[in-house]
Amino acid sequence: MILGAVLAGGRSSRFGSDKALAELDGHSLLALAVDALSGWCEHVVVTGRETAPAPTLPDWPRADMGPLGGLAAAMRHAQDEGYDHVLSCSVDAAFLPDDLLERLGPAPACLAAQPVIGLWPTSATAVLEALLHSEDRHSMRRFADLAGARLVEAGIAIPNVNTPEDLAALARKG
Ligand SMILES: Nc1nc2c(ncn2[C@@H]2O[C@H](COP(=O)(O)OP(=O)(O)OP(=O)(O)O)[C@@H](O)[C@H]2O)c(=O)[nH]1
Repeated sequence: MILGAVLAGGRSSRFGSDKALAELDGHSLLALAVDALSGWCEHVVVTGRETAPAPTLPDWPRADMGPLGGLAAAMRHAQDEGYDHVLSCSVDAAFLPDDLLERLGPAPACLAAQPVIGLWPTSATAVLEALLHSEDRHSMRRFADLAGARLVEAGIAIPNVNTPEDLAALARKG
């Protein structure tokens, strides 16, 4: 069983407003990410915010730890609930490839260019929790390394929405 985890906290300082709620084709980036993961996962959770179109979890061990705090919350929940894996993505990664799960399997693996998009065995939860208490606690690449993740190519470019201009460019492409 795979639990999908949308990492949707952060400050959106470059975007200037909550980018999870920014819309593309009439849908929020948050809703698009939840929908995308729902295609591969039995259930999807959203971390780092209180309201979402899916159940939410507070970051672990506290807010403002960055994406790894959201991943840790999802991993702990997944392990406690008997899931084998977590499929993670950030809310600002638009257009995940249709064959994402095939590319990422077998776990652990993550995208070379965007390691926040990864397939993680829930057995890596303790490693992640220990990392979050170390000075490397903001390093997604360090977690990928410690978890023994393969770095895989996405096959297509996955645009990151950091600024309003990034979103406008995606809207223009249709
Ligand atoms: N759950 C959770 N997700 C986060 C957190 N920080 C960032 N993210 C997500 O991780 C992705 C990458 O975040 P960044 O672009 O580095 O940071 P940001 O805070 O969203 O944006 P900037 O303030 O412009 O850097 C985004 O999709 C965020 O939603 C956090 O503390 N908790």
